Amino acid sequence: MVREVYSAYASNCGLLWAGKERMMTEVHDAGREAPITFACSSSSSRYLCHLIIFLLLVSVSAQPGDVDDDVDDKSTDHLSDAKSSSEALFNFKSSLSTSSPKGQQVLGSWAPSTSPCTGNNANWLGVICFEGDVWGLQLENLDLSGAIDIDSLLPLHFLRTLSFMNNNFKGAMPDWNKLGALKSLYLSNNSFSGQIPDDAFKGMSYLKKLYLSDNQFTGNIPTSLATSCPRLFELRLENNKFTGSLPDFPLDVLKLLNVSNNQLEGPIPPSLSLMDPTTFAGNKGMCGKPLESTCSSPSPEANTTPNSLNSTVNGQSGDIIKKSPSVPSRVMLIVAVCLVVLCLAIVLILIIHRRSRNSNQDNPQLTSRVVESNNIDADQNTLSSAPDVIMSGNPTYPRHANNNSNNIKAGDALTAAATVVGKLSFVRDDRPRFDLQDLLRASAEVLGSGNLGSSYKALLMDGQAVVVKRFKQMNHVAKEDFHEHMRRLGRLSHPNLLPLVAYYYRKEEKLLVYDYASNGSLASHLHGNHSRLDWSSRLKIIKGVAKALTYLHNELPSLALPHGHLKSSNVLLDKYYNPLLMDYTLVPLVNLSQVQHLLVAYKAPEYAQLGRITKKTDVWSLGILILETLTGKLPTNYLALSTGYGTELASWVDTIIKDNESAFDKEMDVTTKDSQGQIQKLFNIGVACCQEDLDTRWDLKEALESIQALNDKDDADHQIVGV
Ligand SMILES: Nc1ncnc2c1ncn2[C@@H]1O[C@H](COP(=O)(O)OP(=O)(O)OP(=O)(O)O)[C@@H](O)[C@H]1O
Repeated sequence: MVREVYSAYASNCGLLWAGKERMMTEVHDAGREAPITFACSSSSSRYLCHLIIFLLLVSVSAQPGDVDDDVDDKSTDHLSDAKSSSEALFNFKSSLSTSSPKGQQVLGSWAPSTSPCTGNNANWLGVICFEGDVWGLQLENLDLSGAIDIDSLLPLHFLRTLSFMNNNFKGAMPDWNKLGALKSLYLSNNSFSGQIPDDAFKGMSYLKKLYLSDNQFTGNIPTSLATSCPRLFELRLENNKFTGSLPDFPLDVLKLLNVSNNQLEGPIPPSLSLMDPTTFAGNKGMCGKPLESTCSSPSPEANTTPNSLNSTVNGQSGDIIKKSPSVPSRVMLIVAVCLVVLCLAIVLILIIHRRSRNSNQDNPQLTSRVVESNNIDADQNTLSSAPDVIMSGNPTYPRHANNNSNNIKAGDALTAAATVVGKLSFVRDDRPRFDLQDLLRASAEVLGSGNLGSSYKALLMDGQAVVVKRFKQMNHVAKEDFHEHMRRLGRLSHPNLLPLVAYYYRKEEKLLVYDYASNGSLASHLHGNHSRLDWSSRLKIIKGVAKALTYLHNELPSLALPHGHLKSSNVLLDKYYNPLLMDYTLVPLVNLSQVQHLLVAYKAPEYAQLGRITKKTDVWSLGILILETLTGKLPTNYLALSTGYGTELASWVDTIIKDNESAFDKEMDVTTKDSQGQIQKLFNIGVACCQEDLDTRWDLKEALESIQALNDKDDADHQIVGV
């Protein structure tokens, strides 16, 4: 590799020496879209320039790979072709057996006459494709058994995700180290057994999600999970027979952990002390925070400070300390580190410089083009000023946006800030296809801007209306992860969920395309000027919301926050006033540093007080939504871009509870005593969902059952007023 790097350097130097006074060269970083240009203007800086370029090439080539690596390496790595993929999968198939008709149907679809993938579409069932390559296998609930033949999967160079959940695999854990590029591995609900070797995950530095729950594993949890998987953020080990103590996972990486119902013992490492207690439930020997049982003699581990924690977890740094390197090698190490830091600083400065130049060029164009074509208030309708609408604390809710003054060409709004080139990816088969150009040519209306981005309604040539939401703060998601998440959203289907239709991905640009909901949002009806909803419509809406929320919780059990952003502007209404939830399941996509500022769930009391998010956090949002729907009052500061559980919101809930009946929205037009009783009951449910104390707060199941038990006594007179 060093030789390749050096020859790249030498060829660049050829370029350098070609010019006498001013020398220019370009270093291409695989992860970048445009080359970085260096200018070495004088001979005195020549040597420094060469050094920097050489070091840059070294650092670029030697990078272990960041989140985008395995996508970007596609352009250089041509190993995977359709033929070898088919062969590999055929070999793999021969190691499996199944007696279930569904299993036979799935494996039977692996026909040699077709290739497994065409673009992002799979021709074989259970195969996940990405740009023509096999990217994953999802063979779940198929009664599969046999010995998982890892060797047969080795030719699938782009394989990143494997799921064999809910099957009948038995015996020892296969050696996954051979598939070191895997990002997710799901093996829950099988009959794997025995001890997992401590180094079982040593070669899996890309692993992000590992599900081993509901098997019969014994022995210690392998420490390689903590020391060799720096990206691991979901780990499910519950319902096994693991013994011993928990390894010390690095701080701030692991977001979802479940080790409940094992035979673990000893203190919970401080890095995990903020997790929900249910994470550790059913392990009699465990002690320390967040459990109530204190450890009798605190182990040295439990007293470890966060800083020392990092160093003990990081096996590499531990090795360096143990080996006590000699003085010259220490000096060389320090010099090398300094040089790398210097290079990184230079690269960073160049990137920032380039970006600020781009945005200086782009933004004025964006602003002027949108404003010119709109001729409307810039504060409300340009993308760059979007957050102001919310920051004011007084968001305005037009009944629903069909105001002609908002009409623009979608392309004007969408292409201005970034180049929108490429293809739309569709996530469901039941929709007429259109391409990005159709979307950009469509006439569009600005619907509004929120914390997460701006939304436009686009009317396509065939009369189809769709909404394009352009997201900010999603720039840290790797391309493959984004695709996987979109496919996951595309598989969701519920009458009260606004379906995601398609999406567009570029590193700096994310667009999600949804169906258009013709009756605007619940927020616009509750807080807009010209509309009101009667009681039975409100009850129908809350029932639908609770059902959709429960569906999300059932379908996405691995996520701590299956919705995460439930609020009245994200409850849309179709032409029959059925509710449709939107902006669901976005937590994994939003930049981590922004998630607590942008998503409603992070304003829940448990996050502000304990830094904790649980399944009940979505219930808290449901409670607020119920109280808002019954009172017609906009929760104070609820939608503002801010962190934490503002005291204003706490006192909003208190005031609403104190006011009780007098707080009910008069617009509900309630006449009968029966309805009044039902309203009071729904109000009480809302209060039960808004409890600050997590133990007293209802769970979603209880809330749904109670909401569904409510009757609409006014049904006979039911009509929507003021539409
Ligand atoms: N598919 C849709 N059909 C009809 N109206 C929509 C649709 N999507 C969004 N809207 C409306 O467009 C407006 C802007 O929505 P957007 O989702 O961009 O922001 P928000 O919901 O106010 O805030 P956030 O970005 O935090 O979710 C809102 O009033 C919303 O109800």
